[in-house]
Amino acid sequence: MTSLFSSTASLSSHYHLIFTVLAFLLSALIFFLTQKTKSKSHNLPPGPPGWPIVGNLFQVARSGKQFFEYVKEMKAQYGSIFTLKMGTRTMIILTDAKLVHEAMIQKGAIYATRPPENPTRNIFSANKFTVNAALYGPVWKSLRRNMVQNMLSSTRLKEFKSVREDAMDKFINRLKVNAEKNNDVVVVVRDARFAAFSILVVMCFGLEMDEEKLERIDQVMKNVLMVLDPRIDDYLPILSMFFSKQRKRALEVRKEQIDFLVPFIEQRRRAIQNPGSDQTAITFSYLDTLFDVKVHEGKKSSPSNEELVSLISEFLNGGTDTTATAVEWGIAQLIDNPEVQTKLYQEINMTVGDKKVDEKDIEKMPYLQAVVKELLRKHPPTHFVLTHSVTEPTTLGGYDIPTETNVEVYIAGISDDPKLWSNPEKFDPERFISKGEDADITGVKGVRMMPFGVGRRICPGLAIGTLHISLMLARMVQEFEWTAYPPGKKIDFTGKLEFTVVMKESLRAVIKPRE
Ligand code: HEM
Repeated sequence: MTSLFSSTASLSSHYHLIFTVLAFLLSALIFFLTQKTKSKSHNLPPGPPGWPIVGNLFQVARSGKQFFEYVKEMKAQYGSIFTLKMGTRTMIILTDAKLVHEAMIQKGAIYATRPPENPTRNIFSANKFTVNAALYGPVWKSLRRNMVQNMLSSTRLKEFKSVREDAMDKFINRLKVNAEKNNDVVVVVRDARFAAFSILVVMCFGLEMDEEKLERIDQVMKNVLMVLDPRIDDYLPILSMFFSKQRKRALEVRKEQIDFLVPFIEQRRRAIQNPGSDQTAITFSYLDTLFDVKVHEGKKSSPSNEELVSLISEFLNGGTDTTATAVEWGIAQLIDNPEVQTKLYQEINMTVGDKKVDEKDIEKMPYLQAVVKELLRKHPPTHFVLTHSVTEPTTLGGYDIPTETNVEVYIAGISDDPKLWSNPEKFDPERFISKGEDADITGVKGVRMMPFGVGRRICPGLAIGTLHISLMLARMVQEFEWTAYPPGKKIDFTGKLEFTVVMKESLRAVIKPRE
């Protein structure tokens, strides 16, 4: 499921009616028209029987369940691999660690591409000129190599240490100010989101920005995510004639995104052409690596401004909601398990004493690392990897996997699998310390949990994402004691699909400064 950069999963409820009526009429018509040209049949994995043309769209939309809940139910019925026909798209869903290892690691190159996308998403990815959207091939290789080596390598990450420190101080201050205004209550995901975002903005543009500018950029990004929300015509392109208003809106938002971001790109360009001329400029940024990134032979020129907008937007989007979501679930668990919070606080105290937690301290805090790992196991921010597709027809588990089908990996169904984990429902960081359970998060040696995906398309932000989550949690627990709001309330751990799977009820918590 394209859950990170565009969640095709949620079919918003107000579409149900129009969808039901139109789909019914059209399906009958098209079914008869297409009988003669029916494509050769494949031995696809089993799945719930669906209607002609619309396939299982009805069942999913009318189940009243969120897509990830629906898939969980189907997993119980169909097991490790099954098919959902979503209109013209065929989704093959993998829910089993061994099959995922076979596909994404052993046959990694075959499963490393992306399926065709709808026109709106192609506009925002500058025609697949981003790491996440590019097909498996030279463009993807060049862009990914640039991001990983020139921006996210461990040496590069160290260069942005002061950016993180500054953002963490501001984050703690923001929590204090918001708590003062609201009777000691804070909305965790909101402030965590802003902190993650503000680090990534500085890394992208290489420019220090005030809160007002950050908020504006954030708003533009949110507008983008909104128009990328799934629509019925993604699955039934024949209905696209009913969505001209939405297409127009998408073009407006793209223009707004370009008009708003290009001036920052130009400012950075000027700053590196005239060193010392811009007081807000820092020494290095993602843009610097992109201005003259060497992309495959077919493309001679440097990326256009539109392409740069798409590339920096994916960097900002990829690491903002994912990180904030993890922090929200993490704090919820620390409130629900006060003994874990106390133990974490004790470890922080013993390791750093009166100083502020520094990122170097994280290596010396095994319990913090276990807490972070356990929260990524129990609450992977996205329940699916981005949609994969195969470069050539292949087979898996005895079934055909044709090209252009959507191959989805159900991350959450792996890390809560009782065959792989003891007591998977329990939030228990100790499992990684005294109880001898472990997991290679890259999946190379075997898949047991995969919050960042595995294989060739594994998230390039794995290290920085984990660092941000660890730093935020450590500073939050060092500065404050976290309890439920209203006091004594049992936390509701139901998830809700937005861009990531967030808490259905955004976590509000009471914070008390530590003595
Ligand atoms: C907790 C934080 C994060 C989580 C849980 C996360 C998760 C994921 C997942 C599940 C995928 C899909 C992998 C696949 O398609 O198989 C992905 C891909 C990606 N992520 Fe992240 N991510 C996080 C942070 C970041 C950050 C900080 C960045 C950038 C700075 C980033 C950039 C990307 C990109 C560019 C891709 C596409 C990779 C490709 O297609 O080759 N992510 N991420």
